[in-house]
Amino acid sequence: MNVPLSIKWEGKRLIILDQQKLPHEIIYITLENMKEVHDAIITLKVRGAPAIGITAAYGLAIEAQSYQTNSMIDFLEYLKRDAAYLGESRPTAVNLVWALDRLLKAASPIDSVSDAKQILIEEAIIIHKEDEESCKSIGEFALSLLEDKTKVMTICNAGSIATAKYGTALAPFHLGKERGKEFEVFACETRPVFQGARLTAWELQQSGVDVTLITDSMAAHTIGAKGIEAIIVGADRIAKNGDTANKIGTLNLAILASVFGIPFYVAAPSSTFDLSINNGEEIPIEERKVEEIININGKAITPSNTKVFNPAFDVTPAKYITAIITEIGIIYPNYLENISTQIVDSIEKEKDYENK
Ligand SMILES: CSC[C@@H](O)[C@@H](O)C(=O)COP(=O)(O)O
Repeated sequence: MNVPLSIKWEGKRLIILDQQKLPHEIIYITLENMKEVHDAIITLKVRGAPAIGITAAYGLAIEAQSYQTNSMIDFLEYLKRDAAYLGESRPTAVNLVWALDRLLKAASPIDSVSDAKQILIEEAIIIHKEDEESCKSIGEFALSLLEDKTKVMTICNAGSIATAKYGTALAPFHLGKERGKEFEVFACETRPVFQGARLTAWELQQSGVDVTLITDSMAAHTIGAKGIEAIIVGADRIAKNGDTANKIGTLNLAILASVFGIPFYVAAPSSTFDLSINNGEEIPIEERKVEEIININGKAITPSNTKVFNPAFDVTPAKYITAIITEIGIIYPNYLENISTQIVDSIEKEKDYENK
């Protein structure tokens, strides 16, 4: 796979690929502290649920190195405060608070501040490594569902640059390419900020995957005209019952898949499941700045004073989802029961293993 990594931990430095500069420039920037990490997440220099979680984890670990205290009580107090600050940078992707919580849990039982500082860095590195393994595994499971030469539609960028490596929804295309499986991918441009046009088109081209760009409004026509056989998307938060938040426009595709009678797959690691919420109504939907809609390349495209609604995500009801592809395996309906057994079981097994 020829796609540059989006997050690198080099020595003690956090380096990210500035996704706002893609596809024309491949520029890496160093994030020195928590405020720079917070800014990079809000401004979408780093984006995609797993990548946000990994970056925030490093951001918290870096910030903790500067705490001037020998008291673990104070240390944990500062850590919670800073985790809350990073955690509010983007509200929908649950991987963000999931990663920050893992760091809090890792530091809590430690007795000395210097050990806790070290543990935080180590935990961030583990989260980063685990995501790469999870994505590879998601890719393998997804490949088992997609025959050679399948025509697949996707939206946003749930690719390598949105994760540690490989991606979720795009993982089968990268892995498939390495194994001689050819897919024809149709990428929706993903208004308003064009993750499909700027990022997915570029990322799949890097891997030599056959990718065709369409505007979001062309999806229905294209499914019929080009004979799309499946849709695969990523996720930002999956509720206990399988309702799934992902990039705005995903719900349109799910409804289209149902009308056209083609499978609609969600690909996501277990860190994207929020088992504390019962259904999609409880998922907070981020609303972003109006400028994302009224401007293109910094130039206004609307009459002045145009009223704008800019939700960044929508929620696809579980009934439209054919299967959820995770690193643990493929989850099929009935989701309420199957998510609990498959995801909870694997989390419990992991805990048992860690405690041994
Ligand atoms: C593997 S990334 C999964 C999702 O985070 C992705 O599909 C998505 O919706 C990203 O939205 P973004 O606003 O670009 O962060």
